[in-house]
Amino acid sequence: MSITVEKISKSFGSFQALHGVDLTVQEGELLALLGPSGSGKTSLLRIIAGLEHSDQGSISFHGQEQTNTHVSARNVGFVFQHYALFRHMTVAENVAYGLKVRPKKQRPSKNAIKEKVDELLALIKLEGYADRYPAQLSGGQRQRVALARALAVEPSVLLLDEPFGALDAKVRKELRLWLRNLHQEFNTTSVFVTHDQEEAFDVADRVAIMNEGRIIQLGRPDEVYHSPNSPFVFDFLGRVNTFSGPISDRGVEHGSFVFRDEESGIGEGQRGIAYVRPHHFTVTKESRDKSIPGIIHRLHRAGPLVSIEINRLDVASDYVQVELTELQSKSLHLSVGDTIYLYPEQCRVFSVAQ
Ligand SMILES: Nc1ncnc2c1ncn2[C@@H]1O[C@H](COP(=O)(O)OP(=O)(O)OP(=O)(O)O)[C@@H](O)[C@H]1O
Repeated sequence: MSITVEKISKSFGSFQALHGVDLTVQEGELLALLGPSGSGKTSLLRIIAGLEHSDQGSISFHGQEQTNTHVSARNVGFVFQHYALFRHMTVAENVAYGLKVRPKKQRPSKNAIKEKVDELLALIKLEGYADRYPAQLSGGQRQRVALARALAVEPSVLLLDEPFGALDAKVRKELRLWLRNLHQEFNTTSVFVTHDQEEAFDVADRVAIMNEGRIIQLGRPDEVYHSPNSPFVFDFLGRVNTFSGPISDRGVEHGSFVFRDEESGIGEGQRGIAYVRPHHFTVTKESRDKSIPGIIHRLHRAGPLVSIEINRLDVASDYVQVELTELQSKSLHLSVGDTIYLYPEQCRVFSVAQ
């Protein structure tokens, strides 16, 4: 079931939370809404669900207008950050709930419900937990039950709002992988809200990056990561060095170096900002033509990457952050105080208003 969001706007009092948002989620797709706090992710999800009304625009599922359809008639499954399991019901009763409350004519038989519950508990790897109560489960287990409960009614659309937000980092990682596998099994069109970039990129087929009530970029995780369309997306998706200056010779002039981006299309006379990720520099100990000279100020070796802070020699009090793999760093025998030369292998230039 595809989802089409057209020109959705929403204000809370005088504050406009969504500005004419357009979005299509393909049938069977898992799409992440990713953005900083307050960017409008939850508002958009709630409007898709029918839990909130938009001021303008429309929502359709598979071409069928849903804008004025009540939440209970949209056949939507939800999972929220704070496990909304019924505390007085066992795991099995929680999972069965949506089927049991159906009108008699549409309600499956007792046996069919039991079969469905068993099948879902096997899928979430909690077969032995049917008779436990939510208080007797870990946070990760409760979220798995919440997901099974949402899937039990075979929803047309599954909406997840920071479903792993309250869990610790290790459990979050496990559940991500597990959600991805579950999605492959069920193929329910799903929209997933998160402010965690790694989570969105790990799980989603496509990612919509939101800021201030608008979708700024939409694409596959690799497209969005490798070709950010704006300074906002560049900044939001991880650490980056920025260098601002006048444009000359199709690049940003900063210190002794011109940061070039053949695709930028911005011309002489303008000002620009060059964006370079820390791992997009090559580092040498021998001086090379057209490079940035610097002195290593700090080396941080925890983890698979070595993080290096370099004071530039050609621009006073300017520093650059570089990341190398442990192997690269070892083969260069780097230490604090060494003079090194940097060359940006990849760089994006955006114009700035003068
Ligand atoms: N019921 C409400 N009343 C007033 N303002 C609201 C209401 N719901 C949301 N907002 C405002 O709308 C903006 C968008 O909120 P929303 O919850 O959609 O953002 P979000 O991207 O999901 O943020 P977070 O990641 O923090 O959950 C915020 O500035 C928020 O304060």
